[in-house]
Amino acid sequence: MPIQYLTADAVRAAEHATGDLLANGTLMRRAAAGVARVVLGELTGTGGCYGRAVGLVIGAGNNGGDALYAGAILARRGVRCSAVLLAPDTTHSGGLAAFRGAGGRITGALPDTVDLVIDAVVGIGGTGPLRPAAAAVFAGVTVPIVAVDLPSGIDADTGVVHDRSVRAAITVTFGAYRNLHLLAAPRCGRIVLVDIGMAPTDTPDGLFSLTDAEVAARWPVPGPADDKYTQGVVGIVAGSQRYPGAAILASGAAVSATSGMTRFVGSAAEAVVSHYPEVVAVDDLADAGKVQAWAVGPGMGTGDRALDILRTVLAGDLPVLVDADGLTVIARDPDLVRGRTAPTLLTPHAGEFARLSGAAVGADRPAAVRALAADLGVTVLLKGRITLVATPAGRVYGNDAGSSWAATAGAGDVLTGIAGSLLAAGLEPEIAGACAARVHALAALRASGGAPIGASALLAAVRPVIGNLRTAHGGADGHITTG
Ligand SMILES: NC(=O)C1=CN([C@@H]2O[C@H](COP(=O)(O)OP(=O)(O)OC[C@H]3O[C@@H](n4cnc5c(N)ncnc54)[C@H](O)[C@@H]3O)[C@@H](O)[C@H]2O)[C@@H](O)CC1
Ligand SMILES: [K+]
Repeated sequence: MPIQYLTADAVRAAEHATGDLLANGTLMRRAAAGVARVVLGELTGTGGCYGRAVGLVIGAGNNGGDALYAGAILARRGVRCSAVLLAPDTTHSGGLAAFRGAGGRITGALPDTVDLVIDAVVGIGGTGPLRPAAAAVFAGVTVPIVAVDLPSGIDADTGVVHDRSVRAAITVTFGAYRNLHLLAAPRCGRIVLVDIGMAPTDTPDGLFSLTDAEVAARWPVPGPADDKYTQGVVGIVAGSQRYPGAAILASGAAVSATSGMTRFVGSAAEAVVSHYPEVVAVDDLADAGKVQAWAVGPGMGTGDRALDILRTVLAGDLPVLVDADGLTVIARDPDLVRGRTAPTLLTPHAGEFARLSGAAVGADRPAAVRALAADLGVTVLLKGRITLVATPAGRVYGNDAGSSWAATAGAGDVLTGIAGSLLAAGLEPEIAGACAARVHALAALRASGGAPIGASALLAAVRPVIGNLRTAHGGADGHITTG
């Protein structure tokens, strides 16, 4: 099952569906117990709990209530707890009484020496940045911050990180992940999901991410009856004689991603074959031979020839991926793809997205990518640190790259080759896009090892990453029976 991320409204609906558990405070007690468990684990791992000092920053709502009940548990374990109340008149009364009753102290500011700070300014009820008074409390905090539900100052639904916001070492959330846990993952630190006994309903048009196990399970591998054709032949249209780089990278990525056949069309045919002799490369589309999917666009130019190729390919009934220059051509004439019934995947970066949609992506990335996918009636993959893939029906798959090393020239060409070969193997465009983004991100991490990389290094890491994924998730290959 993909991991689902909920909007604040969906979280509230799921909480309300628990009835008594919400009304009688059971959910909050469970949430608090989860926060306390995580904090105790952190303190234990760094020298023990007794006598350690924890600061709590408490806002006006139930998020503060969670932390105060957690503070009461910590205080009973001998942790010295000090709480700063940002809204003393509206602090959660039950939580405050429990905190005081367990020996927790109320202070005007965080003590000079604390071992850990709990951020309970706001949870899913928060809007906008941290207020200046809250930001002042966090200024100068250098110890790890454990965020209750979410790092305050980050929008729960859009993941927008406001200027004044918390950067958490750990985020403890309850019952289900919220959108921001994917969309603003780099600010959440390690995310711990605590079971509080609420069951979110599945929303088909929600936000999801694929686990590594799912990516491994869906990755096309040849079966006993397969040959080079049955696994899907991808046709790459990219690059030019003068600029062969995109052609070589996209073709190489297609060769690396699946063991089906790769065809190439373009004036860089000779250069492609010199790097990858297994590619069947021709200059003209008319000579290309049969493919099961096309991946068109990187470095192909934006002139009449590109338009002709796109017209021909998009008029057919095969799956098509369009990237880079191909997107620039489509932006001039969106009817080339609008309403196309065969699987279609557009893979813009933010600039290409703006050209296609007529407006910048804006703060609400899921909404923007959903709107473009719905408008054109095709699947759209918006590149970025958090890649989002939206279907026309509004389902979105996200992938946090875990690093930004893939922000390098040519990395997009590699993604095109990977996703194109997955389309040729028959994966649905959103799954092809999400799986490709995941392997691409893992390849960047593996290639980098902490140092800058170019796209060639990323490409070289694609195969070992696929191998590791499959081995780690039960996809190891069989053996040869002898004798
Ligand atoms: N309802 C429940 O029983 C449960 C709620 N839970 C917790 O409750 C949270 C939601 O509680 P609430 O709905 O009370 O909302 P929050 O506690 O997230 O915050 C709402 C309050 O903060 C104020 N506020 C909004 N933005 C602000 C900002 N930028 N700076 C300062 N104050 C701001 C609002 O005026 C409001 O008073 C969840 O995130 C979760 O932590 C959990 O305990 C699970 C169970
Ligand atoms: K918080």
